[in-house]
Amino acid sequence: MQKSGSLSKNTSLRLTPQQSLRRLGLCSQVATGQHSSPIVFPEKRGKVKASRHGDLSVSSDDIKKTKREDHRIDIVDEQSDLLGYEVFSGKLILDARKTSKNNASQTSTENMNQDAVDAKLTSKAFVWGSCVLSLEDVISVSYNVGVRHFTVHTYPMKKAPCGLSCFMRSGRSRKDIRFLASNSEEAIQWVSGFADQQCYVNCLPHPLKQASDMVVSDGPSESHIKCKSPPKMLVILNPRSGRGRSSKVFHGMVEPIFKLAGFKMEVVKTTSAGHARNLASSVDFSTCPDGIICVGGDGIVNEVLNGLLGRDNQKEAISIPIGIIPTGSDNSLVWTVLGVRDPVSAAIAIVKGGLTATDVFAVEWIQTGVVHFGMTVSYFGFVSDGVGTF
Ligand SMILES: Nc1ncnc2c1ncn2[C@@H]1O[C@H](COP(=O)(O)OP(=O)(O)OP(=O)(O)O)[C@@H](O)[C@H]1O
Repeated sequence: MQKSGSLSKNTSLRLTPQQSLRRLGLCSQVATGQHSSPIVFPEKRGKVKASRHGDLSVSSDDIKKTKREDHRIDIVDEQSDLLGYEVFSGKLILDARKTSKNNASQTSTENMNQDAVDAKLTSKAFVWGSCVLSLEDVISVSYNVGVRHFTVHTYPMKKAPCGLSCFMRSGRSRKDIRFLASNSEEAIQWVSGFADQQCYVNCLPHPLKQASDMVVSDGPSESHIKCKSPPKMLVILNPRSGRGRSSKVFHGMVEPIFKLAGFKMEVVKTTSAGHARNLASSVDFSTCPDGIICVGGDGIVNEVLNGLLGRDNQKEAISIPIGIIPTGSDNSLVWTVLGVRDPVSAAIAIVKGGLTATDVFAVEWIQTGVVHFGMTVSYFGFVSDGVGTF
């Protein structure tokens, strides 16, 4: 087969350490020097329009049309390219047999034959043939060192049936897409390109080595691919939130995404009101340097906020990112800050990293001097708990 891979000169456009930190969700006040308030969330970023319209595949006409519209709207940035800069290009074969067929984009892969097509990886998208996949939808890549094939794990948006898009909520579902490169060296270059774009790479030993402990010595090793290290998180889950559905939602829909992204997680389920606050006020940050993920409603987030801000080492505490998986009956914070309200989109936002600073207010009780922190609203009077701050 023709050797066709080409590493673009733009590959040297690596992320600066600060950019990498932001993408990995490691950003802190110290790292970026731009956050004025303690609590940070995955930021809402611009999306590649092609895949946001629902389907995994977009025809090149659509791309041109979208590009024209993009340029028409954004006249300030005339040089902007919808697909970003090129990272790697070459020929790939879509392995339709091993590609999962579980969503609306099925037809786009069924139509593909086993011929090699032109493919390219850019800083914003992965393009093969007439298909465009936004990197925002890519969770990770799996690769067995020394083989020709690699699998891209994605969560693209499902397309609502024609005419019903304004009535139905579109969702995301998993789709694994397997590709064959011309040879193992090229496969490694593709996979390294994904790693450069901050996609987690699940690098596994050669299949023969896996199966029989055989020594496969001549090929490349895992160390050829510079993967980002797996983030370490503490997950605090309120099993009572969302009328008791949060554990099911977390284990069924969210945990598989985090595992696919290589997260190392400790999951703690709260046993009573105040438990999350105690955890946040006493946790050793070296066990969760990449953040605390709250699974529940606004109440559990508020407990974590107050636990962190009540610590003696407050300065260090405010640099710990808080992620939110909305499974409660009231999830106004994540909706206001991120514009998402379903657990899968929130999980993907956490995986993709980025941070959003939010303001925090403090309410001081005159009689006792006790300070309570909040981010959305503070009630006083005859509400369910008498007094509430969220
Ligand atoms: N295991 C638990 N048992 C009882 N209450 C708990 C438990 N864990 C946390 N809580 C309390 O439950 C409150 C509400 O939790 P959360 O906001 O996560 O869920 P929710 O479904 O949105 O709740 P609500 O129905 O009150 O809106 C929190 O403020 C917290 O103090």
